[in-house]
Amino acid sequence: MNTPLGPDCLPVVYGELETDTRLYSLGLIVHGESNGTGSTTLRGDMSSEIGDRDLVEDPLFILERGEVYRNPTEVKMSQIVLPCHANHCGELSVGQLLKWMDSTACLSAERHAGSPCITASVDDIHFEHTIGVGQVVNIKAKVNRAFTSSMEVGISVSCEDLFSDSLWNVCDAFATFVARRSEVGKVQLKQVVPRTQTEQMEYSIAAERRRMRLIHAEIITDLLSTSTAQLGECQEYQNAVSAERTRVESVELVLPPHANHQVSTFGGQIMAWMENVATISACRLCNAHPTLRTIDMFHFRGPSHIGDRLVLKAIVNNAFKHSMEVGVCAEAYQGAGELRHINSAFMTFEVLDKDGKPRTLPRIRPEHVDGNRRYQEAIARKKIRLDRKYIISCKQTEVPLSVPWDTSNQMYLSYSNLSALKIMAAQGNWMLSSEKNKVSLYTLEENQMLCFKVETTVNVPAEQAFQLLSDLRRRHEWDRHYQQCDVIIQPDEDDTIYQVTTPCVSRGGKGQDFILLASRRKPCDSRDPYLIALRSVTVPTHPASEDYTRGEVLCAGFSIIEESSDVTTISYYNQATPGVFPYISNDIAGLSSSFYGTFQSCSKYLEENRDSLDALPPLKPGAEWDGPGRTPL
Ligand SMILES: CCCCCCCCCCCC(=O)SCCNC(=O)CCNC(=O)[C@H](O)C(C)(C)COP(=O)(O)OP(=O)(O)OC[C@H]1O[C@@H](n2cnc3c(N)ncnc32)[C@H](O)[C@@H]1OP(=O)(O)O
Repeated sequence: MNTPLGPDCLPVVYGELETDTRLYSLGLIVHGESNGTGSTTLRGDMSSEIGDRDLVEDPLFILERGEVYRNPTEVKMSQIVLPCHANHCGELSVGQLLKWMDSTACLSAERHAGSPCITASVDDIHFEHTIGVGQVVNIKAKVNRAFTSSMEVGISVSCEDLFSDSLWNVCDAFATFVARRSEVGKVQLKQVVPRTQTEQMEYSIAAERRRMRLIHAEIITDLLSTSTAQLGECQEYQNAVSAERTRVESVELVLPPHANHQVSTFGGQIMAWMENVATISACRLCNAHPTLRTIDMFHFRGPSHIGDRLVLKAIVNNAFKHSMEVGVCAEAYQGAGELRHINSAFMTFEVLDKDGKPRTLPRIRPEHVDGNRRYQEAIARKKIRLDRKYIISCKQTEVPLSVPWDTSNQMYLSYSNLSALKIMAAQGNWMLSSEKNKVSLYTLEENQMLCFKVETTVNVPAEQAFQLLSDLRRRHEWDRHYQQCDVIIQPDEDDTIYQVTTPCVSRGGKGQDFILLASRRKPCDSRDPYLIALRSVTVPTHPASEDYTRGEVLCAGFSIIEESSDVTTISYYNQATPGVFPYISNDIAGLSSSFYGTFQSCSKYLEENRDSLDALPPLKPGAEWDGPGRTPL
C-alpha cells in the first residue's frame, strides 16, 4: 500500500486505498492526528485577507468596450499630513483620520444610493501603524453590499512615504450607512452587482458581518454577564492610580463648521471629539503619550444637530500590563433639555518606548460600585477581543486547525466558519476536472491549497435540501464514512457541534473521530445560497481518545442554490492541506470515482426525502452534552 507522508510527517493516503488516514469523498479531508498548529488555511481570516488584498487583487478586469473596470461606488481620498492634523508628537491624530474615513465612506455610499446617507455604525478598527507629518494618507472606500436602506462600505487606509517611496497598510474598516431622503425617510436601495472575484467575496461576507453587528450589543451583554459573574474581587496593586483621576468631561457646542452637508453633526467630528477625551484620560493614567490601538464598534444611536451641546466623558476602565481600556461616551442636549445618548465606544491604548515596544503601565484602582463593574467588564471585554483577534484577525498561517470552542468565541467561530466557506466558493478559477451522470467535479489550486467542488442539480426544493443536509445525524444514510454522529452541544439553532466517528478501513487499525462545528445560514436575500459550513473545533468534554485517531477538517460544506421552486443546485466544497496536494493531484482520477459515488447517494437521499424531514427528533438549541455515557440530546 502506498502511504506517502503528508504534512507534519503524518501518513496520507487518498482515493480508494486502504489506509489509516483517508481523504474522504464528500465529507472530510483528513490527515492524521490533531497537532493543533501550523496549517495554512482559508478559514475566516478577514484581516489578512483584506490586508493582502493588494497582493491578490483581481487581474485588471477589461470591459467589453476595452476600458479597465472600476467599481462605480469607489471613492478615493489622499491627504498630506500637515502639522495642523497632528498631535504634539508629530503623528496624525486618529480623530482627524476618522473624519477623513467617514467622509470618504459617506461619499461612496451616496454614490450608490443617489441620496443623502448617514453613518449608522463603524465596526471595530485596529490601527497597525501611526502616520507622521509629511506622509500621505490614502483612503479608498467602496460599497460592498446594499441591504434594504443600509449598506456596508469597506474602507482601506494606507500610508505613503513619498521620499522613501514606501507604502503600508494602516487599517481596514467597515462602516454602515443608511440612505434617507427628508421627504420620504428611508430609501429602498438598488442592489450591488459584484463584478470581480474580490467584490463577490466582499459581497458574500458582508451579509455575515451585518448579522454580527446587529446582534453585537446583545451578545456582548450576555457574555459580560456570564464572564463577570466568574471573576473575583478587584486586585489591589501597589502604586495603582485611582480611576477617578483619569475621568474627563468636556463639552462642545455644535457649530455650522461641525455639521455635515445634511446639517446634522458630522459623524467623523463626533468620533474625533470622543478620541480627544479618551486620549486625555489615557494620558492621565500613564503621564506619557498614549497610542490608540483599537476602537470597539462606534454605533450612532441618534442624530445631533447644530446648536446641540455635546457632552463627552471618558475614564480608564482598567489597565493591564501593556494596554488600557478607556470607555468614552457622547451625549447631547439643547438648552435646558434632557441628555440624549449619541454614541459610546471602548478604545484601547498602549504607551510605546523609544524602540516602539509597549511599556508596562501603572495599574488602576477602581472606586465605587460602578468603578468595580467597569473594571470587571473591561477584563471580560479584553478576553472577547483576544478571542476575536485569534479567530478573525490573525494571519491565515497562524490559525490552528482546531480552535477551542466556548461561549465567548461562539459568534466569531460561526462567522469565520461561514466566511471561510464563502471565500472558497467565491474563487473564480475553479477548473472542471471531470463530469459523470450530471455530477461535476472541480478543483482549485491556489496559494498552495487544493480545494474540491462537487456539484449537481436535484429535483428537491432548496429549503428541504438545506434541512436534510444540515442535520449531520442523518448523513450516514448517504455517506458510508459517517458511521456515527452525535450532537455534543447545540448553542443555538444555527450552530451545532457534533462528534463524528468513521469506520476503520485497515485491518487492526483505528477508526477516526472528528469534533465538528456545523454552522448553517439561510439566505440573507434571494441572491444568497443556503450554506452549511463545517470545521474542526475542540471541546474540553471530548478530548482525543485512544479508541480513535482524531481527524480534522479545515473547511468544508454545502452551498445550496434555489434554481426554481423545485430545482436546486447543490455544491459541496472541501479544502485540502498543502501537504496533501502533490499526492492528490497525481491521483485525481481514482479520487473522483469516490466523489461521484457518494454524491449520487446524496442526490438519491434528497430526492427520496423531498417530502419529509422524518426520523430524528429536532435539534434543541441550548442542549449540551453532559458527561460520558449519557445521550447527547
Ligand atoms: C467637518 C467637515 C464635514 C465634511 C462632511 C463630509 C460628509 C460626511 C458625512 C458623514 C455622515 C455623517 O456624518 S452622519 C452623522 C452621524 N450619524 C448619525 O447622526 C446617525 C444617528 N442615528 C440614526 O439616525 C439612527 O440610529 C439610524 C437611522 C442610523 C437607525 O435608525 P433606526 O431607528 O434603528 O432605524 P431602522 O429602521 O431600525 O434601521 C435602518 C437601517 O439601519 C440598520 N441599522 C440599525 N442599527 C444599525 C447598526 N448599529 N449597525 C448597522 N446597521 C444598523 C438597520 O439594519 C436598517 O437596515 P436595512 O434593513 O433597512 O437595510
